[in-house]
Amino acid sequence: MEFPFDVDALLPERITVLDQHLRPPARRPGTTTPARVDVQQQLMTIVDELGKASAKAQHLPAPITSASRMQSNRHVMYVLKDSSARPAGKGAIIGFLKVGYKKLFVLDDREAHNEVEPLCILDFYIHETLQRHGHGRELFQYMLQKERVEPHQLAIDRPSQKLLKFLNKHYNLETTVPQVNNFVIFEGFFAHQHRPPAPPLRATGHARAAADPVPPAPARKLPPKRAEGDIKPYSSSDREFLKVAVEPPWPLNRAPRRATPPVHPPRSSSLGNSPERGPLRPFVPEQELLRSLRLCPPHPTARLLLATDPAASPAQRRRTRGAPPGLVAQSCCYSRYGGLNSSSPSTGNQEWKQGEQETENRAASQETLSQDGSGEAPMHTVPPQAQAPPAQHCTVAGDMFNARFIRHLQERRSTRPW
Ligand SMILES: CC(=O)SCCNC(=O)CCNC(=O)[C@H](O)C(C)(C)COP(=O)(O)OP(=O)(O)OC[C@H]1O[C@@H](n2cnc3c(N)ncnc32)[C@H](O)[C@@H]1OP(=O)(O)O
Repeated sequence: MEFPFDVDALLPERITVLDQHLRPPARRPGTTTPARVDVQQQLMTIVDELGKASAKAQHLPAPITSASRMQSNRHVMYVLKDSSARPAGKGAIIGFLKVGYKKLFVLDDREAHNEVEPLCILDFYIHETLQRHGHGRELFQYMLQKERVEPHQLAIDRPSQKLLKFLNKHYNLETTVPQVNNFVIFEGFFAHQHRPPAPPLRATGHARAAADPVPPAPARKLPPKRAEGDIKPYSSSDREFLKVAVEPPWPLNRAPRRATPPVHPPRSSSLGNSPERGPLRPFVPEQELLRSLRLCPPHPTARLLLATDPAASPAQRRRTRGAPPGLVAQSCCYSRYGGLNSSSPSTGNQEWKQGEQETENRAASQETLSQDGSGEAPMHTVPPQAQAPPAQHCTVAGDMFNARFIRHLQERRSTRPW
């Protein structure tokens, strides 16, 4: 891969190690030194172009390696250049390997959860014209030495078939430990862990850590401990951002019944739960979510809880009176038609009673709106067939009940993982 600037001069060593600072390496004595900002720009260009090429080679919808992602993560990139004699040329880049430590929840062979922070292979690419020439192995070997890890201690973020073959050929890594996330680990990953006798119940990493003074196998230099809020309850893959959208929690994820079965066949591979590089789950459109939520009647327990909920007391409600109308609108209905909403902040306690009436009004108003020639199509309309029969009456009060009920439940959950 060639560039319009002198790669050979920019990267004096055959393998250059880049971190989040994207610091230009020291240049050979005697070479002219361009402005530092230019050099960094050139480095960023190399990283961006390599990321694009890798994404293309892996059929990813977007690069997972770029200068900006490098700068915002503690990843390390090993860049291999072509050091063959090129007197007239400016050098070329052969490929790169990106690694980084990640906090993961992995299953061991007894299917117990373990919280570990192994070195992960995040992205790996050798130029198409130079694959199967041993360059990948050269880069990988260099990384293993620099990072002082053994191949079986690594976690691999959604490896491609080529990479799996590569690991098998050069490092005899074959048997995987099935996972429920996108990472692949191999037999031996837990080899250095001191394992207490199997507990009667499935142990979590936290429980094990308390009983086990020996840290997990893949030794690492831990960065300063992050705030609890930063730790995600799942194993976050670098490729996660390739998802179009994140599915909201229950009950917002209640999709309308589908006429056709899901497109994706069940996963079947010799890797057990190893990842696929196919498209990810479709996201339920916001409008459909809102529609299904409107149709959801208030839970009887919600009514019961609300009777004792201080937030539902008149005093609490009164607090919203002084709030800006927008806030009140957010808290009590889903309508985007502020002007049509009969439940204004000044109505106070009446807002609950008006809920049912309001829904009917809103349906009618929306119809009017869409016909009144105002030019704006309604954003959230309830189709005629969705106007529920009395038994399932869809009400704003129902929405409020449900929303409060959910909030109530969340506030009482003592074991949030994040
Ligand atoms: C976490 C991730 O990064 S997953 C993404 C991994 N990257 C990719 O799939 C991008 C496309 N592939 C590549 O860039 C390269 O093939 C790499 C990085 C996987 C390997 O680099 P190479 O320089 O080709 O590896 P190297 O020459 O050292 O080793 C060759 C071995 O790798 C495997 N391999 C490499 N290319 C292929 C291929 N096209 N088909 C099957 N196996 C392959 C084989 O085991 C091969 O041995 P063989 O030729 O005897 O069959």
